[in-house]
Amino acid sequence: MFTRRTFCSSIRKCSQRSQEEIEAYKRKRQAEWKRKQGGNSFLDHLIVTVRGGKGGDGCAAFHREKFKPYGPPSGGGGGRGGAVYLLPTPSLSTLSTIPSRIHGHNGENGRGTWQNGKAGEPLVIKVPVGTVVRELGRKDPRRAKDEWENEEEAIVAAGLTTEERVEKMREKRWVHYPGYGEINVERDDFKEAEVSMYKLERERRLARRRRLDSNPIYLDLDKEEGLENSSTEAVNAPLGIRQNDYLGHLIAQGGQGGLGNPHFVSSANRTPRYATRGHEGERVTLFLELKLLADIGLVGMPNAGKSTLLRALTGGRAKTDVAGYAFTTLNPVVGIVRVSEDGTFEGELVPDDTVYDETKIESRSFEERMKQGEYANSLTRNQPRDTVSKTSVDPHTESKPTRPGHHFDLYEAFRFTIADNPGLIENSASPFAHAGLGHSFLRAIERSPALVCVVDFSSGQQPPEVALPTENTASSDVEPLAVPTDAVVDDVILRNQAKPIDPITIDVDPCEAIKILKAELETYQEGMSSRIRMVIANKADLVASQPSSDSSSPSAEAIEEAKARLARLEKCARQELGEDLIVVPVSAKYRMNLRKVVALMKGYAEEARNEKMAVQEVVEEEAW
Ligand SMILES: Nc1nc2c(ncn2[C@@H]2O[C@H](COP(=O)(O)OP(=O)(O)OP(=O)(O)O)[C@@H](O)[C@H]2O)c(=O)[nH]1
Ligand SMILES: [Mg+2]
Repeated sequence: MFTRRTFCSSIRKCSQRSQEEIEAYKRKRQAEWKRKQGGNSFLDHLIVTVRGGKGGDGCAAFHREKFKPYGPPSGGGGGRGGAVYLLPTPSLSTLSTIPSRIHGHNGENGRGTWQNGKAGEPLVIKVPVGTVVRELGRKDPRRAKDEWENEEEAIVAAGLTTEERVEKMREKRWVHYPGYGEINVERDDFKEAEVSMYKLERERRLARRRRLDSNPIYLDLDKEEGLENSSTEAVNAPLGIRQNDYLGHLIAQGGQGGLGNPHFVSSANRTPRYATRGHEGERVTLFLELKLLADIGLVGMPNAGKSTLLRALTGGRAKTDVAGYAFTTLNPVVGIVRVSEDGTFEGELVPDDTVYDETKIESRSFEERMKQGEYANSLTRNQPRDTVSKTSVDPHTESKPTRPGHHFDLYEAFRFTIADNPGLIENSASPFAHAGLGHSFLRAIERSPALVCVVDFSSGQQPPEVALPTENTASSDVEPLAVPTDAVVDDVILRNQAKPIDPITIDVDPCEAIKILKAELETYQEGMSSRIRMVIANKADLVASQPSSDSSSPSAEAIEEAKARLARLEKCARQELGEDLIVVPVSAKYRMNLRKVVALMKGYAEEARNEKMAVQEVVEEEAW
């Protein structure tokens, strides 16, 4: 039982804990919770039941006027129910804003003196670009029942007799003039109208079924759409809607409005005292799948430095969390890399030398600087106006601006997108594994033409006491690092103080990591691992960083050992993933050797786009 004493003691304990500890604890709980969900809590797929708006009921009324006691029938018709449309928009990146039940706007009921009801407004549901929409077939148990199936089920469940059943169905379809319900149903003209109504209804039901069987909805919303994409816009736009509004793809039609009593005037009955109710809107069950459209997908084990790499390449614009424990990233994040003609990329121009070890610390320092008014006059919210670049300036980039942001617009020649993903571990998707976030997030990079493996190059070796980066690094490919700044020193101190807060310690040899990643990708989708084009050996700054006894630079043996490690990694990576695989040692945190990575990634993105264009040209030629 939760007694007063335990409550007080837990408060005391909480107040004794530092803010950092509480935050770390919270994040650990968050990752644990996500893990328990088996990776299913990220909304990249969703079943949505869509229902068009119901048509308004018709009205049974008679015109009344002074000196005209028996005016003609004057009930207005009901308004049509609003249809539901899907519109892809680039401003969304998850399906979590989409409700699982969508109901179009109902039409208004008709009124006396021939007033027709107003039609329901169309409902436009915005979905992220990259969503694939599939309609669930009739045999799929996840499909919601249509209006007729629902009615049937309710009648069977109630166990009604035939008369009661007829009565119930009539109630749902007819509106009677007050007090005339029983009289109407005895009339021949009503019976005739009822028969023709059921006939039409049956035809409608059959047509709906036929459409679902032969032509279910399938949409691949892979680009932003506007009026220019809609060839049918002028023809199909509902009345009363401005022609310059593009509504998107029609998913569910609204129900037809009911008929007013003037509709039933005949030579046999000049004063019909009945009208029909509006029809239910069309019901459709959709399966939405979000497949992000990133040119490059990053895969790797937890803590390999994928998020750090994304932040380094995008100059910190991609807001993905970085921290020294496994499963920091819980959902895929897409960032944009902007490259100029000479190969400089926007991320290079960031004034800080390192990517923060902890995004929490970064945001705290950002807040402090905001408070001090450093950003008050800046052109963008992220860059202070008077920051001077601390990065070593390359001769051919001297003309470039010293910081990213809109300054880079002039120089940008190419841009591509990268998706950072949560970490993959061995048997992630196994129901018996108590760790791992499953595989479901791989859906996000299913369509990425090139995948890049990020491995922790320093793992599997003895961790150095103080991992200060030095001028000599693991491979000749790695650019020398400038003198460590205060920020780097702070960072290293922080890293050495940091205690692992996650129970899962992942210290797998990089060769082993590649094997695991390949197996996991193949388990998710056969042939997916063949899309891996490059292996990034990250954290190269930690390899061979043990200073030799006489100087602060690493010993010759340490450098030889690091080179041998790299050769070993190259050999096993090529064995696993093919001979043309490229292995690049980098340090994402200290932004070393990233230009080479960007050049290669740019090449992959260009190649994929050219291929796509060639395919499109062939299709267009065939269509002609
Ligand atoms: N020394 C060093 N540390 C790095 C480097 N890259 C990343 N790190 C550190 O490694 C830790 C993990 O980095 P993340 O980028 O969060 O790793 P991740 O692969 O995204 O991890 P998950 O999101 O858990 O899958 C952080 O503390 C980083 O600062 C690097 O090149 N050198
Ligand atoms: Mg991450």
